[in-house]
Amino acid sequence: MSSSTEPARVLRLGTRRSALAKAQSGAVADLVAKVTGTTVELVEITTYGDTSKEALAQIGGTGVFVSALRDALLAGRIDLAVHSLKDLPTAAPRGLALAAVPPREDPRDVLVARDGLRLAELPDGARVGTGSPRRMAQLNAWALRTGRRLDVVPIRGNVDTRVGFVRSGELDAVVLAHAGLLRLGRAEEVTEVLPFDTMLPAPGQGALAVECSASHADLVTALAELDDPLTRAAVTAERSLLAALEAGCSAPVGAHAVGWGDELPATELRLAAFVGRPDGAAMVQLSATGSLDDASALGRDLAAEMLAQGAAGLMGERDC
Ligand SMILES: NCc1[nH]cc(CCC(=O)O)c1CC(=O)O
Repeated sequence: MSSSTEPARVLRLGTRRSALAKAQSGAVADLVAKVTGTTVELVEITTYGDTSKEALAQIGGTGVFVSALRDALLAGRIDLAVHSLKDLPTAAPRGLALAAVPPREDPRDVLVARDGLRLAELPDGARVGTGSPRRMAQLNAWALRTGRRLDVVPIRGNVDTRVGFVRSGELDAVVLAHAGLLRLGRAEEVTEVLPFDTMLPAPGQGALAVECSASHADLVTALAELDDPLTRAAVTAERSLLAALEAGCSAPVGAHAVGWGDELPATELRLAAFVGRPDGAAMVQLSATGSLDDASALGRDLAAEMLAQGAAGLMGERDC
């Protein structure tokens, strides 16, 4: 009798309003609907990071994109949230579960330049926009290594705004995450996919995090189906390196882990990492291999080695 009067159970998925956030939330919502057999409704939430025009480092780093969604989860206004893993602070809040890390999109950064130009084809003194100290450090290091001159210009804004600086002629190029452009269906605007030896991505770049309340046991179990163990291990190594470096979220730290060795599925991970001064004149760049089952030890140990080689002095103040 009672079932006919009960409201249909709906899962509320909180999302930021940006085109990128909605694209990735929409894709995850479809997957969640499939594995739970439940309708998933998108709930838009505005974060301070979306409305403020200040530099990220000034307003507390990329964590500003995440905290409003986490507050909504903890208050029970939404059931799950999708974050870009690279924006997720390494400290996990009490009461929330990182229920799934779905298969990763391309983690690399790309160049979007005028006239189809690649990095090595930019003229001397070219104006290249990025607000990321990590990208700035590696662009400047590349210029010093190859004997070129780049004018790295600090910018911020969503994908449209940043690409707009190139379209308007204000900048010669910008550096963005490939994953963002792919998820927006804008892959054809990329003029070069930057190789890892030029540009190590941010820890977690290209991966998503699906969070829900740890007490919502059925949902935690259902979401586990969306988890990709290799992606989870890789981002665990990258994020444990970041945490052990005690770097802020906008610190000049690049890290990338991949499955390693001949076995399939992989039992080992290879982690490469970069810490550099934004002017590109000093850096520590190292890599190491370790067991996939102990990904956090791999990150922690490589961080310790980088700190022993002076990484802390390159990072500046901790900002979040
Ligand atoms: N810094 C903001 C941000 N956070 C996540 C992405 C998209 C890429 C991803 O999901 O890792 C971007 C855009 C960018 O860096 O160009």
